[in-house]
Amino acid sequence: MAVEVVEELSGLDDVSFARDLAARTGELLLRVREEVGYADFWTLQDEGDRAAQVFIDRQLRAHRPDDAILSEEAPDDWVSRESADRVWIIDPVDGTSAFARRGSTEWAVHVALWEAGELVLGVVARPATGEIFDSQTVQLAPVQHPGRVRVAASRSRASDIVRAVCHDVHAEVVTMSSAGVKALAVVTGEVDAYLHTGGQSQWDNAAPVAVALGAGLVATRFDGSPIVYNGPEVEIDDLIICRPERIDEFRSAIDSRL
Ligand SMILES: Nc1ncnc2c1ncn2[C@@H]1O[C@H](COP(=O)(O)O)[C@@H](OP(=O)(O)O)[C@H]1O
Ligand SMILES: [Mg+2]
Repeated sequence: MAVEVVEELSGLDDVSFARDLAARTGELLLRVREEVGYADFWTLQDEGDRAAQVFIDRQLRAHRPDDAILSEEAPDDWVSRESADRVWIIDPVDGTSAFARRGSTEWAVHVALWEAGELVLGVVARPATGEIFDSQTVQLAPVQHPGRVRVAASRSRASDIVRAVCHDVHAEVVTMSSAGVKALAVVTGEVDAYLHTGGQSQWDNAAPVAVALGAGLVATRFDGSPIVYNGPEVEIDDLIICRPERIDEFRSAIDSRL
């Protein structure tokens, strides 16, 4: 069935547009969960990815026709990205396996905008909890567990180096699905940092990093360099998102483990 262009998305500035797009995609994904059900994990994953991708692509092409798109669920067109002034970096469902697990809320919709060399906007929505954060209005919350150091890491792929760094800073490892969910856990003070090694793609962390930077968090590669988006390679080897008051201890632990 052809997907309709949502007229309410017309005339919005980029932040409102991106928020509304992420929110509507989240509502769509909740409907897909209801309609498809959980009997077949792979069918639900595939249908969520497909429906969200088709919806987002349709709205971006209608409402932002001059911009390029980099999405997990579409073939990468580096030629169009290379010459574009603006590129939307999209993960229609981040934490796809959690999306297909009944009861899990650890999945997110990522919408980010790169313009003239840098991320200018990011939205991370958690449809199953109703939370939505954008880089322009996000505020860093106080830590929820004072006196403890807590680090979010991949539920399925927490690496040895992440565990070693956590050991060195006496941090408790809190595993969660979805890069967006983990970045938001830093923003909301549930954890002090999110660490990832072993690879990720630009769509996994562009919107989370934009939101983190908007909140005043540190978000860099493990070596401290900025994360570069809209490069020819979609892969990003590692990243750390961290509360500023903790970054020195994490940085020295990482340096001694690299
Ligand atoms: N080693 C790796 N290589 C490539 N992608 C990875 C990765 N580790 C994690 N990711 C991606 O990063 C996102 C968050 O992973 P995790 O939940 O394990 O932290 C997931 O995105 P998707 O769910 O969009 O595929 C996952 O596929
Ligand atoms: Mg992803």
